[in-house]
Amino acid sequence: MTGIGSELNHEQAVVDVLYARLDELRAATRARLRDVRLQGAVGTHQNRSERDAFATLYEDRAAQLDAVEERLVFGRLDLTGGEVRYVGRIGLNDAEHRGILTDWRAPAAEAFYRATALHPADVRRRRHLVTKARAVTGLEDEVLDLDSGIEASSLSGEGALLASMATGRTGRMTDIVATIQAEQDRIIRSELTGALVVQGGPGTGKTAVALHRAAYLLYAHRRMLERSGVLLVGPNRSFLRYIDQVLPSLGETGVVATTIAELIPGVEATGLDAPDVARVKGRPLWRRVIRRAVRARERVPAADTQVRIDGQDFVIRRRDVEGAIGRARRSHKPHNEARTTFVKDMLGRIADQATSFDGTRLAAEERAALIEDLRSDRDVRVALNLAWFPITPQKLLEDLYAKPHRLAEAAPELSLAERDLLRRAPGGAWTEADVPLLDEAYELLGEDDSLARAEAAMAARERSEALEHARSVLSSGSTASTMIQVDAETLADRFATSGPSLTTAERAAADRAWTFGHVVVDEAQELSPMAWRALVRRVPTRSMTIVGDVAQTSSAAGARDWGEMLTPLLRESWRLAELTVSYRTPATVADTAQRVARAGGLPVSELTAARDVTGAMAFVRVRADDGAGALPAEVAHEAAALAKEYVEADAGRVAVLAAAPRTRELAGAVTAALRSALGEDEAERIAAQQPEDRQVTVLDPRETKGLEFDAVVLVEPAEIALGPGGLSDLYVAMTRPTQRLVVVHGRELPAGFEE
Ligand SMILES: Nc1ncnc2c1ncn2[C@@H]1O[C@H](COP(=O)(O)OP(=O)(O)OP(=O)(O)O)[C@@H](O)[C@H]1O
Repeated sequence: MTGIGSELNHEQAVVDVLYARLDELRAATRARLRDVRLQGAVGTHQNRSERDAFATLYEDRAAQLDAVEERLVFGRLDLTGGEVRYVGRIGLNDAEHRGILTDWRAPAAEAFYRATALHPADVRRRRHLVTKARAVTGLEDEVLDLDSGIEASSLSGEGALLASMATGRTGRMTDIVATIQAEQDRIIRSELTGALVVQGGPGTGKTAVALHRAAYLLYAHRRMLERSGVLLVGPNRSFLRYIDQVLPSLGETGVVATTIAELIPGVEATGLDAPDVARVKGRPLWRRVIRRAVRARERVPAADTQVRIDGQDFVIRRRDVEGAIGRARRSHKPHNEARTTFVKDMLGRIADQATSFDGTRLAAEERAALIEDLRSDRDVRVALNLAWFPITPQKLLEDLYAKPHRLAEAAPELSLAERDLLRRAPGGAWTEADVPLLDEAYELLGEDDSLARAEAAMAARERSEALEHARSVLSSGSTASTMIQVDAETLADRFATSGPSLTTAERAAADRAWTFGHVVVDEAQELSPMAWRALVRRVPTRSMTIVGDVAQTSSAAGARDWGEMLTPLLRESWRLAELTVSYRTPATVADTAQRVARAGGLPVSELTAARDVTGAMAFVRVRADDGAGALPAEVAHEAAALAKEYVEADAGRVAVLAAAPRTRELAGAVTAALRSALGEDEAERIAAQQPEDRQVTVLDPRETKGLEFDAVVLVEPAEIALGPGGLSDLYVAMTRPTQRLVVVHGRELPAGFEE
């Protein structure tokens, strides 16, 4: 047997043991779950809630054990002291509680990602195990010894990394846990506090790093983050769909994933704003505008108002209203809540005008009765409403858009032309840019929370009882509680929920005012100053991971400079890290994209591609005198050729990227070309796929932000550069392929394409 053969055999034996242990744990967890369920709906309420709580924990554990089937173990460290350590998706102990697999997030696994020949950190050898299902199919060793004669590469596990980069794309992002690079690992394990901004060019792994960091933080700070939750904000639903497998594959399910458009439960933002409208709505001055709009609903009338109650005359005096408004404002409560203070104060002041028949002050009961009469009197109500108008966030914003005088009063900073841009009849659909403004209004207006407060008090009582009970269950050492690691707080959460138990993520997602322990923002360059305000409000500790690329900004209200965007909000509490290696795009393509971006003045950051691919870039010139149909025909031809080369049954994706007005026509041409190139059946199979998963697709570059394809046909770059997202959209489009970029054009190419 050859050396490598026996090594493979040895590793196979280890991997077999690890999978066997995984199977054992799965079986044990399912057996426990069955036992708990078999107990049925009998016993006291407390017994039942205890049983439900354990059932949920076992279900979570079973799901976690199922999720780690693929590449359970992927690394091995040989340490200088002779110790051998295996690294995998989760930590495993054998039946005697000895560690047999180290979780990739544990401190003991850090060296797997960070050790270099220069800084070996006790590691003699790092080995990547390549597995297919449960079989070990390959090994890759790095001897971390400067004298070993092996030339050090700056990439760790280069073979495994290159193999994963060359794999056909599926439309769903996969985890990179086996091949995380040192510069990425430093970001993933960076401390929890403060805001960490990760700037990096396209394909440098910003999304991957953000997701792995979320998984890492949940592991390292589980107690804290499991209770407060982690919020993940992405640019749109299709992006969230693209990444939604990654965290579960790392064993984490408790993260709330959302978009700015969906930030407020119950508000659906389905409308679209023109770019200049979105820019105006994103400006930070809305903080003052909304404040003034709310203040405008608290106003002293022009004149005193007479009212008559039970034959007696009362005056709602201007100076009383002024005094009561001042007092209510000093309560620093939101407008709708402070209204209670205002109304109570005013009713008191009006009642004070009454005297008894003998001219003396009213007795307490008489005064109370009069106040009730005043409260229910229509004229009084109208007068008080005019002075302090109860209003919803939706109505407040709708009025600003629909009534020019209201907007002029609240937003004198905006020019007439800008105010005209915002004009909109009531009842129109909300847009993404409206959501942060509504959120601001929610903050200042408040919700009628008397019911919520009562519920919170009740929940606090129930929780303390549940905690008490959980502690007693744990200290009794019942068999169920020794089966899995669980603390009293977690168990109490399960006990406290009646009906289907709600996870932190579910509770957080349903509550606008929920504050999270950590917030992760992807494609963060697109967020407007107002969107940032809405996010920061949700994380009072300012513990955030913010990833993006200011050269890819397409939103008119987004960032071109992190400092300008974030310093006003986060002051000194943010730090910058950079990613510089592109793991997606072949060098030829990445270099060209950078030249084009630089020539157009985009703030591109340093980018070095991890590898090149032969024939990564090609140009097809269509001459204008070839006729109007020449371009679509050529594009369809190229797309079909690439589909033939890259699309297989279960992987491989090709995209045609063109300026939005062209996409419809091109989609028709591509569909026809696929039929003749791939045959009816294959073309039919592709046509029947969900749009997000379609293996051959025609898109406008904006829809592809954050996504990737094996091959891309880029249509008329000059047109894309002139579109709404300008050169940034072209930069995004050029950097989507992992293997090949074919440029089809009739017009001159923008500057930078030629060296
Ligand atoms: N260490 C790694 N090992 C293997 N693949 C990696 C690694 N880092 C990144 N990748 C892969 O590179 C591709 C690009 O990663 P990702 O989408 O996270 O980049 P990005 O910086 O967010 O790009 P964009 O700016 O275009 O949104 C993905 O396919 C990702 O899986």
